Amino acid sequence: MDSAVTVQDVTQVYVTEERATLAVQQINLTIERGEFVSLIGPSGCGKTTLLSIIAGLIKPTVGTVTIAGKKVTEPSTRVGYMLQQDYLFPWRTIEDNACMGLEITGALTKEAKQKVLHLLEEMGLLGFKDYYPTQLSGGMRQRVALVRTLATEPELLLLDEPFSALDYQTKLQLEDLVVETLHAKKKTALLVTHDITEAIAMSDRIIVLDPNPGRIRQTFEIPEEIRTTVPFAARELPGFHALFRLIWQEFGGQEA
Ligand SMILES: Nc1ncnc2c1ncn2[C@@H]1O[C@H](COP(=O)(O)OP(=O)(O)OP(=O)(O)O)[C@@H](O)[C@H]1O
Repeated sequence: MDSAVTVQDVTQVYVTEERATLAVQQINLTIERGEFVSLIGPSGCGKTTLLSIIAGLIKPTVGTVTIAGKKVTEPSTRVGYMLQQDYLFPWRTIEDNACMGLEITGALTKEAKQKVLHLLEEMGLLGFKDYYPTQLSGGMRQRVALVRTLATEPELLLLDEPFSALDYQTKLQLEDLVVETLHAKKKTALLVTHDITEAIAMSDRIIVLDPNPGRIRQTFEIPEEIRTTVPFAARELPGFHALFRLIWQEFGGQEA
């Protein structure tokens, strides 16, 4: 069976009138179906560039991306996005916001709407379906964004710092919910985050990028004990701290 995602020899050069920037160079990576991979690295190392290329929003200068064996040439519903901002429309109800993706792609059937209501129920939001975004907390709004993303049944979820605007407690709760939901639905995910603990707690594998130009520096496989524990509880495991120290040192941090 094909891997969920294959990034082959991808290089991206941005050319402006002033300069050419080599954003990422010779990136090769494979993500298996159902795998949860995190990309971490310092600011400017090309994380967003790589996500945009995988999503088909940017055509790479060199190289190819395939999703489930099919070459990516443009954005498609095979890829779902969850971003730092929820981008809910304030004038639409929660239910109507959750149906947005289906509406845009012309797939909002009666059956699809039922699925959205079911997803809202799973996320504890059914009672809020007739509310408007301003009446919900930041965490609830991100849960609506997750429903909107899952509703179109993407094969791959790209999560670009989806928790970074939330307070710490909400962030921890949402990490658990996202991991449990994606595991249950056997979804493949690629998370970009600046938070090493979040990456360890949520992922099966972490890819560390170097900047200038963005290149893969190292890959860390997450031990099974951590992988099979929900993020909040995983933080309590002794192996978690050892791995954190190892990755922290990779970033040039001091030994704790
Ligand atoms: N549209 C663009 N035009 C020109 N240069 C760009 C463009 N987008 C990104 N870059 C440059 O490419 C490099 C990688 O940027 P990118 O945003 O992908 O990094 P990042 O790791 O996501 O950064 P951050 O963690 O700060 O979000 C940087 O040097 C950036 O200035």
